[in-house]
Amino acid sequence: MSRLRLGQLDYINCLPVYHALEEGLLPLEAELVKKPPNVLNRLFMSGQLDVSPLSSIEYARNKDSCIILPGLSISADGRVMSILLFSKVPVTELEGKKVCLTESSATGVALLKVLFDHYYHVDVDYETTVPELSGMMERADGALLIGDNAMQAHQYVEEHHIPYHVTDLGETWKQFTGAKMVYAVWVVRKAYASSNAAAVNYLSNILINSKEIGHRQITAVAAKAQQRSGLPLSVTEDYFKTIKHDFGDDERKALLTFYDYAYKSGLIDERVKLRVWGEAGA
Ligand SMILES: C=C(O[C@@H]1C=C(C(=O)O)C=C[C@H]1O)C(=O)O
Repeated sequence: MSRLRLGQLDYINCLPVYHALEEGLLPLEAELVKKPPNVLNRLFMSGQLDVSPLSSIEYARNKDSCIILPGLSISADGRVMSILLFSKVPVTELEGKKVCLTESSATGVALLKVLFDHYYHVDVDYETTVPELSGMMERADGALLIGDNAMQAHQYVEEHHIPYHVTDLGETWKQFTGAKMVYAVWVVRKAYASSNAAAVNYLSNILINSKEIGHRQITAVAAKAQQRSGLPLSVTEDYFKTIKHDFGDDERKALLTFYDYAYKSGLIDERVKLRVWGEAGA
């Protein structure tokens, strides 16, 4: 039987979940594929991955072909530090201007559009580009970055006193809705799960055990994140107090709230019911 193909985000936000696997602290019979979110999204939806973190907006768009794994997410309650809009003017003054969008993101892009529609009430032009702030700001008045790119750009802007407005979209979402925000969930392809239930159960438990070990070893994870990202240790330590990986009732309610607004903004075609592996209705 071919080895299970497991996606991993090539951002430090995933490290608390994958650290134990990387260190060989848990057995993993899987091929690990490490890519940015939108590349993982494409690989998963084209059947080249069996289990992967998936942008939460992509779950809503592909809910009939995948099932959410329990107990895992990339989420935050307010400030997230890594979904950032950089702008030359206050966000409310972006009306009619251009905003560049990182090609790596799906959820961050959808969240920006939801907030522009329902919170800031601005209508802008978008251009999707590579996630490089200086090039983006040569072409536009605003730029959305996510993940390590966002935090590295923020560090650079602060160190060089570049007078950009920096808006944390997790913070704005919290101000708008009072809810947490779920940026990614872990999913398994329904076609794979239907004939490999035991393997899915095994991997689901391994990932949750790995998350628990990672959080117990968060000091080592923050040091590894500093080495990988080049961000100061103080930033990676703060980040791992900010980014969360659970998928409980609060996260599920928050995700459905996000989907409601995404539906109102025409970003998804219908309302969504969450199907979680091992639970009724999966
Ligand atoms: C919080 C984050 O969540 C992420 C954002 C994603 C997206 O915008 O599609 C997908 C996966 C996560 O990496 C982040 O990247 O900073």
